Amino acid sequence: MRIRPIAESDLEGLRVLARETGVGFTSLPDNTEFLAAKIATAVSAFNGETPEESRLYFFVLEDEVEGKLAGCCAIESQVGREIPFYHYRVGTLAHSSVQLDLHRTIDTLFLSSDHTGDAEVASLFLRAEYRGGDRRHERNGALLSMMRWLFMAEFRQTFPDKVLAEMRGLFDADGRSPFWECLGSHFFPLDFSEADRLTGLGQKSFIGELMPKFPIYTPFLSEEARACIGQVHDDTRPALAMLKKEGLRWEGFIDIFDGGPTVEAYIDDVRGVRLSRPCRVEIKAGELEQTPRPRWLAANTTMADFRAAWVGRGPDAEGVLTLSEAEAERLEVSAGDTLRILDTDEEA
Ligand SMILES: NC(=[NH2+])NCCC[C@H](N)C(=O)O
Repeated sequence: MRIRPIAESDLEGLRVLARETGVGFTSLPDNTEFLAAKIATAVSAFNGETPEESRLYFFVLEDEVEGKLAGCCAIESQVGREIPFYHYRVGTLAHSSVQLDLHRTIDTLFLSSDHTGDAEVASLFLRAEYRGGDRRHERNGALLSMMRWLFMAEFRQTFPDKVLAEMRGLFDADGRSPFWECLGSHFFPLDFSEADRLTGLGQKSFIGELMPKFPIYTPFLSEEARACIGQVHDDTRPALAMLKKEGLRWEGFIDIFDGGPTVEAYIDDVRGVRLSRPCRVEIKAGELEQTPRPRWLAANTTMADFRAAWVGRGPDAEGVLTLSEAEAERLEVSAGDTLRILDTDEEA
């Protein structure tokens, strides 16, 4: 299993992923032209042909044995540069009357574009058959999530100060979003999936045009809608846990459609960015010792030919990492090259 930049030839594979993601997974609508355009955008980003502030780095997880795509993930270098990027910020308003000696605090949703210019980690999806399971499938989700910190550490100067991740919100058994039903649906004459699909396609000017401009007092929302604020979809729990372990936190920002939380951090504070480090590659023929479960994450240091994968062991005291021939081939490195490596078990 290895990570590489998406390529023109991945369109069919990406369509398979898009069909499997399901409701509320905004960034991968099942639309061939859109996916083809997304691939083209990503290819020019990796080739350095687009300005640093508007790059979409889209990665795929490749099953080298079966030649299939097992999953994907992405990094957006800066959100909200071309089209506004919206959240609700959950804030508190204090209402107080000295005369009556009454003091109330009321949660309020403020429309915000505070995250303009921040980087975003997004689009993490892993096909069901690659979750959990045997060694080949072990820790694929962690590989997809954490390789992004190695990439950001390696190309740190092309990213801003902060990074965020928008998590999929709560839906009921029929795939309906109580938050949307109670709020967005009054302003947009569309059902959730249609509104979500349009924003995923990048057609989001209707948000700015139709969204309520005034703060919303949460006691006016239904109980079901309030219960969605800052809560995630069950499938999103593992992804959220991994981001929290890296130091991303919920600072009160939620999705304007489904109420799902946005977590964020300063990039330099993210565990994987701080702890990853370069080491020199040596290659040895034959069987090498391996950690019993994937622990060391490695990435090469090129942008256009970026590769990341688990490796069987860490570097020695001199900072030299010995790879098997298969590992070196997987990461497309030769003896004497530099790899960036992260011990995913190291305490922050
Ligand atoms: N689940 C959604 N599609 N929400 C609407 C898009 C929100 C996103 N933060 C943006 O402004 O682009």
